Amino acid sequence: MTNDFPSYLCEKITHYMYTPSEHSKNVVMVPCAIFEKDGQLFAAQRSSTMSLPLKWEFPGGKVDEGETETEALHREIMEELSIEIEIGPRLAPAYKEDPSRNRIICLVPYICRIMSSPIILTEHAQYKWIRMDQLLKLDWADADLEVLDTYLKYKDQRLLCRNKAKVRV
Ligand SMILES: Nc1nc2c([nH]c(=O)n2[C@H]2C[C@H](O)[C@@H](COP(=O)(O)OP(=O)(O)OP(=O)(O)O)O2)c(=O)[nH]1
Repeated sequence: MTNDFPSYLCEKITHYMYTPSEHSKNVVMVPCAIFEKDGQLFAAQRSSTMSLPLKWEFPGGKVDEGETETEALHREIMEELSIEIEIGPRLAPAYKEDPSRNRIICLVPYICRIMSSPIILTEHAQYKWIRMDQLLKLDWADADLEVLDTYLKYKDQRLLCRNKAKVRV
């Protein structure tokens, strides 16, 4: 599902829906970036010393206190990949229980553009640009797999809308 609201409203709605006071579990907001280039998607592999070792993910990280999701995303991508990005549409989040730490991870995908180079990894084991037909060969973290599904549906819908518009002309 795609959000038609502006990002800041989606952030607020998600916040009110999942305020920790209403739940025994803490909800951790984790914005992540989806980069597409020449029909390929960017994926990063968590290192063996990180939590979820060697799982593939969309880069990003937890929102710190006082930060917005987009501020956190700019910061995390600079910290992890050493690049500047432009942040585009926010897609529907994926929720994942993390029982070991009594929390719920809310992974929020943003479609982004890379605005600087080179990419220098500071935490991940490696990154890859993956062709669409190869994406499911990676061992994705659970929430990232759901985000991938959301993104692919979003792309399909946009393609459908564009084709319908062409037919009408
Ligand atoms: N990307 C992603 N993160 C997940 C999933 N499930 C899950 O518990 N997480 C957790 C791992 C991380 O603690 C957090 C993602 O934020 P992060 O990448 O900034 O976290 P981190 O490894 O630097 O820090 P830490 O919390 O492990 O100490 O969410 C998932 O399916 N995908």
